[in-house]
Amino acid sequence: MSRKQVDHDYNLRSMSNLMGERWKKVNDGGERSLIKAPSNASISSQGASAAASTAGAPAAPSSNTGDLERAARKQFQQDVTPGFVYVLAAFSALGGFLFGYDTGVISGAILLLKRELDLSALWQEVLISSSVAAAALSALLGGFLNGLFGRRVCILLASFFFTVGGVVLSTAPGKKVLLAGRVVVGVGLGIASMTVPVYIAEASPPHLRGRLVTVNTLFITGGQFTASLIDGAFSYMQRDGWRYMLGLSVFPAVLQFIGFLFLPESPRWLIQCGLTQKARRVLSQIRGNQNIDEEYDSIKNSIDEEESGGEGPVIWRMLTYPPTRRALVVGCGLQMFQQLSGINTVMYYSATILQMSGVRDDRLAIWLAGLTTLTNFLFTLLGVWLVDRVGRRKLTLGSLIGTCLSLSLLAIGFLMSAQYSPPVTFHPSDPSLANTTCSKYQLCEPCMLDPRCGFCYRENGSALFTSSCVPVNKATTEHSAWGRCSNSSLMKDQTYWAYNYCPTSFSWMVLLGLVLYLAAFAPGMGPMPWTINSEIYPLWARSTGNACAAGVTWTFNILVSVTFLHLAQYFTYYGAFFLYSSLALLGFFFIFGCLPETKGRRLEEIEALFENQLCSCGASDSDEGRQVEYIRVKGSNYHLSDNDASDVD
Ligand SMILES: O[C@H]1[C@H](O)[C@@H](O)[C@H](O)[C@@H](O)[C@H]1O
Repeated sequence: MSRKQVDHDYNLRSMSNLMGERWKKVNDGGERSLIKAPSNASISSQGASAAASTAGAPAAPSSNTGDLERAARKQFQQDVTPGFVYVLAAFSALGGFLFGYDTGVISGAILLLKRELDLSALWQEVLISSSVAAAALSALLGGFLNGLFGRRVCILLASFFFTVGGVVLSTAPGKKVLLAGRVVVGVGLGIASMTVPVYIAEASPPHLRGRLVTVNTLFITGGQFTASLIDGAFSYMQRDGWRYMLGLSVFPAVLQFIGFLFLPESPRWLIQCGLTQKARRVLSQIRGNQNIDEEYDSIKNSIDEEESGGEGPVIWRMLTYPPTRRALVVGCGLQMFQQLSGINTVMYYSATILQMSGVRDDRLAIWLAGLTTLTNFLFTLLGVWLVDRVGRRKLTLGSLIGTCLSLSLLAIGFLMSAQYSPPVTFHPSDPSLANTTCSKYQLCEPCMLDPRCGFCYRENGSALFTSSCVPVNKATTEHSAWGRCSNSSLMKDQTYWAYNYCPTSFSWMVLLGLVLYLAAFAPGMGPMPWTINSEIYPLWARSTGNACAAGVTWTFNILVSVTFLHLAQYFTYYGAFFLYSSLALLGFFFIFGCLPETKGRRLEEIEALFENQLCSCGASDSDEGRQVEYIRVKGSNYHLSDNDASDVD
């Protein structure tokens, strides 16, 4: 039996099953639709009365219908969504929290670490990027582990790595042990990042799936926000503050580990392994009082079909079977464009951007950078609210347009700042200057782009004077190597030291760009790549597909963050942001052409969306303008169809 035919039969079968639950008798003796069917098409009140009249029932007044529909929908959703699913999603999303925390906290910890352990620039870079590199590799390995041991064991494994990593980091006697701890945490990051969205998607009912998987990204951004608060709080503790910063992640990790000792395996994975009785038990547990036969059969059917699928490693089968190949291209493309839109650069450099806009105190800038992570978190919350309302496609496309425009605004802000860069007016005569490049610069812009130099100036009102370009102190970027800006006591009398930024009157534009960027990116491009990847692959390819997508995220994450400073140095800040903006635009066209809408569909149905040519999705998948019509199923009631009102056996 072909896949399409199975789907078709399944739809007819499920229609009659659903009828009993979704159509209720009303007092007037007729029958009316009380619940919107889980199709993407929505029932208009006109449609509902059309259906009612087909059944020979008089249509009720529309306000009444609305109330009844609302009440019944609420009741229905309460029936199908036991609280257990939320508990399960929350414990899983602790993996997201740890992802956000562990990637975010290092930026604050490294400031203390470099002083206390006297770290060279190379060691700092190694400590920062080792986790991300380990995550890229372990995400790929996670696909294999997921297929072999299941989602639950993988999440337990990830929380175990997070715990061990946290303990090692907080007790590390030196930089080598620190490096080992960062690698262990990275392994946990990779496994969690690919497993958690899959596990949540497989356990959620279709009408909540988008929202619950998006909660995982909400936890990621929540973890980043918490990390910035912890960084701010412990930055005052000059000795050993970093131990607390890096070690506190142990608590959520242990909590997740304990929780997952009691949480069940994904029913889909259990069925795939032939553990059918157990799978039925888990399905009943997560679906509450709903009849699970239909869902069970649908999963079983798709697995039986897949088993006759072909030979060879999964990745090979994915690449040689057009629908999964297309899904893989879309999934990895989404993750790649998420990172190429520069989110982690913006997050990482938000303190600098804030300094440009006039916040000169370092500590205050660190705290205010917390506002960036808070904005990211709050707008991800908006994404959670929107995802099952507007759908993944519209949310992603809308978000990309906003991302692209705000990146351009950021770039224009940087461009204007560069155009009106303050000149160097004072050339101090220190013999050591002869050995540096700093004395060559005539403007602040090239001076600040050179990592060895900084801009020392006096300000009176909005006027700058006696400004010089001098070498930075090698031990701390907070002061110059010598001269007026070399220590705080000398820097009175409105003398300021600007490292990595220039004082500018266009900072408001940059600040506005930053806020708009986060508001646009966070609800769509932040969470949607994860959410969409968790649902676009058929079961046999799901672990591998998500492993590849997570591997792509981590790889591009490291690529973008490592290249940013060089990009800025060679192409300036505005060049870098124009580049990100163009890449986001490219991402828009890619997604417009290739991403179908998956909202509200069963995981087993989604594969069919990739049967069309890649890059024709924009034309074919839109539900708008689709007619909602009704068919009669013999011996049953009425349901949505793309067909006209006819009887079907
Ligand atoms: O979806 C997440 C989220 O948006 C984070 O803020 C970002 O740091 C991650 O790289 C990304 O994968």
